[in-house]
Amino acid sequence: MAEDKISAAVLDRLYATVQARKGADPETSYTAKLFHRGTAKIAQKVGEEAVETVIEAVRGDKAAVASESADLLYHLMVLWADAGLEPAEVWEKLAQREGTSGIAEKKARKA
Ligand SMILES: N=c1c2ncn([C@@H]3O[C@H](COP(=O)(O)OP(=O)(O)OP(=O)(O)O)[C@@H](O)[C@H]3O)c2ncn1[C@@H]1O[C@H](COP(=O)(O)O)[C@@H](O)[C@H]1O
Repeated sequence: MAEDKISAAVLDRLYATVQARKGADPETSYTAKLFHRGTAKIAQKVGEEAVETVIEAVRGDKAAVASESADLLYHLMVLWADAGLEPAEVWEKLAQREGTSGIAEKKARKA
């Protein structure tokens, strides 16, 4: 689907930008500032943005959910880059799960 391709392209471009900010000036780049502050700070930001996203979902504010989700995805990309994880490795996990029901997968884990 064309829409899927556009979405994936945005994330891949964002990841490339995030990677390119490694070693940039923390005074002029927020991403570089996060890398400079380290893994624990990056992880904390991902947690904060996740909480803000779920709060807006419970409030039922769709526009705010979109905005907080964008913040969450950006910070998750920074976490992946900090961990040395390429988006393709995550896309591969999702692709492997295609067609497997979450219910069936959980049952198989318990067996
Ligand atoms: N997508 C984003 C993006 N989403 C959110 N943010 C920033 O994330 C920050 C979140 O705000 P908060 O108030 O939660 O954070 P804070 O108060 O600064 O941090 P703490 O006090 O919590 O430590 C804001 O400064 C936002 O501008 C982003 N910053 C950058 N990007 C992308 O990254 C690219 C590179 O940005 P720079 O690294 O700044 O050049 C940009 O062109 C964008 O494409």
